[in-house]
Amino acid sequence: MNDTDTAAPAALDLALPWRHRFADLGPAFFTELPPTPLPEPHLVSLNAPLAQALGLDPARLRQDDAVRAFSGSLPIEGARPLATVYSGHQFGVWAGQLGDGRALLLGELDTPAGPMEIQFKGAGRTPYSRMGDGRAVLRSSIREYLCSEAMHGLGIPTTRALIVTGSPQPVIRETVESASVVTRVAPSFIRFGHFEHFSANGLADELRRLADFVIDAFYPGCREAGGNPYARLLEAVSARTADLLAQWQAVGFCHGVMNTDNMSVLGLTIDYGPFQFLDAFNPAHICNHSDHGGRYAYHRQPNVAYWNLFCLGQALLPLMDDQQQALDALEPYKTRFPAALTQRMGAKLGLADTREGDAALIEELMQLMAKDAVDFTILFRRLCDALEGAAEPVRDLFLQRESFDAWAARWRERLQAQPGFDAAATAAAMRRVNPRIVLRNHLAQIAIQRAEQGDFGEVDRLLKALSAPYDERKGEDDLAAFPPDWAQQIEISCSS
Ligand SMILES: Nc1ncnc2c1ncn2[C@@H]1O[C@H](COP(=O)(O)OP(=O)(O)OP(=O)(O)O)[C@@H](O)[C@H]1O
Ligand SMILES: [Mg+2]
Repeated sequence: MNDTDTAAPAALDLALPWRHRFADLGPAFFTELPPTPLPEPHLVSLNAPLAQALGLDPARLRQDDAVRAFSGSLPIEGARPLATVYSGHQFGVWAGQLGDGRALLLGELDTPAGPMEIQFKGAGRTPYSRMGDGRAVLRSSIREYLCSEAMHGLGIPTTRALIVTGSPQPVIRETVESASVVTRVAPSFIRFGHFEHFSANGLADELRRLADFVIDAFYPGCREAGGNPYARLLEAVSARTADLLAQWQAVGFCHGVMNTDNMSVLGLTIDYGPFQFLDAFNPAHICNHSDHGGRYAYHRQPNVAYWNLFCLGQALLPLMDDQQQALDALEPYKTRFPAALTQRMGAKLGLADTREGDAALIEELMQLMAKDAVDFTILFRRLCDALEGAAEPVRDLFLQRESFDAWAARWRERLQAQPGFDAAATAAAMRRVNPRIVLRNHLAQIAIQRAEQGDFGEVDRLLKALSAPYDERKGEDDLAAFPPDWAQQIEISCSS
């Protein structure tokens, strides 16, 4: 027997069908490098339904060698880890070169759910890490893991997370925390900032190659539509972004760092840093403690998305005939976003279609909610119950009850004007678009505190509840309840 017979395998072989289409773009787009191993890795949580959807065996992923591999400590056969380069505007200011300072793309898998890229976040320093340590802390990995699943459960386009691993390795943030790696999954992790990078550096060939890749892989219709395909691409990304923003707003979701490097060209929610699902409704709410000017306040997000799309348009200009082409491609956002929002908010109120006056009806409710700081999620859920006779609980959410009564009377009138209106059927339809459970800050906080003590049960419980947020299940009343008073003291910053 020689040494190699007894040695542990040098890589985890899951016999996966890897492809490397992003790597095929060429070396200008990335730097290849292995993850930096973490000592004594352990499993924090595995998203078994996602594993299954990807054609992976959850039991296999729980084994020791898989846990080592998904913490960066053992190579994965066929993977080709690389950090991509991108640039971007941060808080409205050109930040120059960024890049995956702590994310590594392993490659792409052909899965039953279609081609999916697999990425580590927190797997060590890269050439783009700047001053950072390349790590992610357990706290932020759990937030990303849970919230991306919450978004998916809500039906909102998002990157997802397959597995979180942890390690006792200390990581310095405001306090000493511990290191963690979250493995994310998405059809593509390409951001607006990837385009900005090649455009700003005058790399026209690379810019075109990237745009052609995105069109061929994800937006083939842009070539078939006629005209300039890159203008069509901008239009298509704008449409997806408009829909995404409408979906965020309609569940009271606030993205904390809408920099152009955190905007997906596929219209996915990406970068779960300082996000928040609103508790008490305040349209000017700022969920990122580091956002002193409130640039990313909840009510500013639709305009910020347009500003970001404008940056993408500017980046794509070298591929277009003139500036007007880009402006024309951006124009539909201005009507698509409000229409999408009215449609979604209308559905939350049980409206089967959009009629004149609906936007005003919605706006008035939002104003009443803001005045009385009404809980966003509970309000809409109680409106469902109100249709079935339980009128008091929703009314009790307001201080100015007469104002609410007047609004509710108009709402009922509008509903009753719908052909064949049926209160029970409408309430059921409303419950399919008004979640009972969202990842409130305090829920994440409780799961994180327990995880930091080595108990991952609450992470798993939340993951399950958030994956079906519209359903009413026993034993989950605490997840659907009002936030405790201490929730207001939680400060979420960029530190992650
Ligand atoms: N601890 C860190 N070490 C190295 N680079 C980092 C670190 N934290 C953030 N960065 C990099 O700084 C830039 C801005 O950070 P930002 O908070 O937007 O992203 P992120 O949370 O790391 O990740 P992502 O957008 O990939 O979800 C990104 O390019 C990111 O890779
Ligand atoms: Mg980011």
